[in-house]
Amino acid sequence: MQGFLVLEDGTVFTGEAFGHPGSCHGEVVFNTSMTGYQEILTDPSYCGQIVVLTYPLIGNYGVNAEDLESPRPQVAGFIVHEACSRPSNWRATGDIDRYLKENHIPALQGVDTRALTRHLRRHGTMRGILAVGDVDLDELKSRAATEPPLSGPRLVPAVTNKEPFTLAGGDRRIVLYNFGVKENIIRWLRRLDCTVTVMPAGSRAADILAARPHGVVVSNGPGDPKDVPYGVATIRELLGKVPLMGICLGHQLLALALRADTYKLPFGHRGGNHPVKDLNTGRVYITSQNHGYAVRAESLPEDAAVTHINLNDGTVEGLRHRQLPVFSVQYHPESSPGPTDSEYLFYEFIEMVDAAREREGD
Ligand SMILES: NC(=O)CC[C@H](N)C(=O)O
Repeated sequence: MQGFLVLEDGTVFTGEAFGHPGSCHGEVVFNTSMTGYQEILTDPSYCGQIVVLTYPLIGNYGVNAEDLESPRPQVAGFIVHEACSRPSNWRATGDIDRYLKENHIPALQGVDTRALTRHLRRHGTMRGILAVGDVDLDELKSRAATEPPLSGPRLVPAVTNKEPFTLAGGDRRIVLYNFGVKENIIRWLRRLDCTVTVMPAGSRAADILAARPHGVVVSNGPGDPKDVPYGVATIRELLGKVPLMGICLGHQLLALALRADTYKLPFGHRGGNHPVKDLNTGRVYITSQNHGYAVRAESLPEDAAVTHINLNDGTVEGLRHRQLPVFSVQYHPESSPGPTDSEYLFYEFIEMVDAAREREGD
């Protein structure tokens, strides 16, 4: 069955439908990772987005029950050049077509993903409608331009947990402040002897402090950080009371809590090979990234230092508070998918937490 991606500027890309035979609406973004499609599909930060993968063959190692960053695919829609129908891998328990069907995710293959990516790079990410079968393209074009996407303020509530829960791990007590966390962040914390209490995005500072955490990790998540003012207010209240680490959306929320500003990038950073420079050591790390917003360097207050920058476009990739045990990164130390160069940041967080515990004689 034929399928179409209709962008809000009226451009149409044609392909063959696979996955769920339905339509969807979302912000169309591209990711240049060469592997890790299942982690990308299940990353809650993609909630409300139609994800285009630039790597030409997707699904060749199938799907399994382990490479999940949340229990189900979170993307609104999925676009690839070729979806492999006969995967081969000892871990595979199924194929991508069936996986997307079971999870009601519409997808297209046979799309000129190179032309589509170049279009988004030139004109910026934009909204689009993915539709299959016998469609009226003129009607879709006007809908793509006018119909509002899933509204930003509804994204985080769609992916956070409703009630707090605790996962045993060890003697350090860490609160994971959850805006749509990738599982591998929690796996890392538990591996480093942390008992992790996962608290909903709507939690207040008093709720979080009542768990008597030794440290708080503010998670990644979907949408515009300015659509989560309650998270910013909570983080502002936590500053100075507990060591904090922010990852991606968590980094942006932390910057807003410090009264800095964020803005939308033209086409975002999504991939597994973004070069990031540590300004302290001069060392360059190859990082895993997935974000469409960034922190405005000039807006940072005196007591926040930029620690990392992106070497492709010079944007802020990391922050540290000059007095408080607080730091954050715009990229993904948990990788999944992508390079693992930045895992050391979890160890730095643990050191920061342990130093604070020692100071307080805990
Ligand atoms: N992975 C994330 O946490 C993404 C953060 C935010 N939604 C952005 O696109 O910039």
